[in-house]
Amino acid sequence: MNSRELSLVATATLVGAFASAIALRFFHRSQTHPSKSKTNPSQNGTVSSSTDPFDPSKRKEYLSWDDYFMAIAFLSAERSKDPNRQVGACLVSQDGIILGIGYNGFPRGCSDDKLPWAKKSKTGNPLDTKYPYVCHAEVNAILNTNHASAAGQVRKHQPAMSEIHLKYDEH
Ligand SMILES: Nc1ccn([C@H]2C[C@H](O)[C@@H](COP(=O)(O)O)O2)c(=O)n1
Repeated sequence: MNSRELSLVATATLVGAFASAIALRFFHRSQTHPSKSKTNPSQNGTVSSSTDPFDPSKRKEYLSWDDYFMAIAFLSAERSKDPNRQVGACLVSQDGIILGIGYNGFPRGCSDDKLPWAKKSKTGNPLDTKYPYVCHAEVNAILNTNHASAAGQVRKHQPAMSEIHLKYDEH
């Protein structure tokens, strides 16, 4: 195993551990505070709490910003059609505004069913693999941004990505 493969395995392990930590945290919270995290079946996605209606203090068990953005990235990864690796990305400005989200997949307009998802080609032709076609989750997050809001942010904080962004701007 070369150093690139080693670092990929290490990254995948870290991401897996982080996902498990978030899942465990949600699970633990719903076990320890069953009355505070009831999903109301009549309102999809809403959570109701039974607290003292006269208590003026704010709720304490709310999600941190990091967990919130990471959870959005993990949810986005679930949309990926890649059978080997599902990656999600959530692009956030320095002041905590979501600029774009994405997952690894073929470019818009290219059929998920017609292009290959293989990692290796039986004939040795790289065009029979996914690699020439698939867009990384981070790139899709940039391509999915609202350009007006992303313009300054991407250039300022992600020099490597800004090149891609600028190229995309030109088209
Ligand atoms: N930063 C990254 C790295 C990889 N991806 C995607 C691109 C492919 O769909 C997949 C890698 O496939 P593998 O070689 O592990 O079979 O992960 C990405 O979106 N962002």
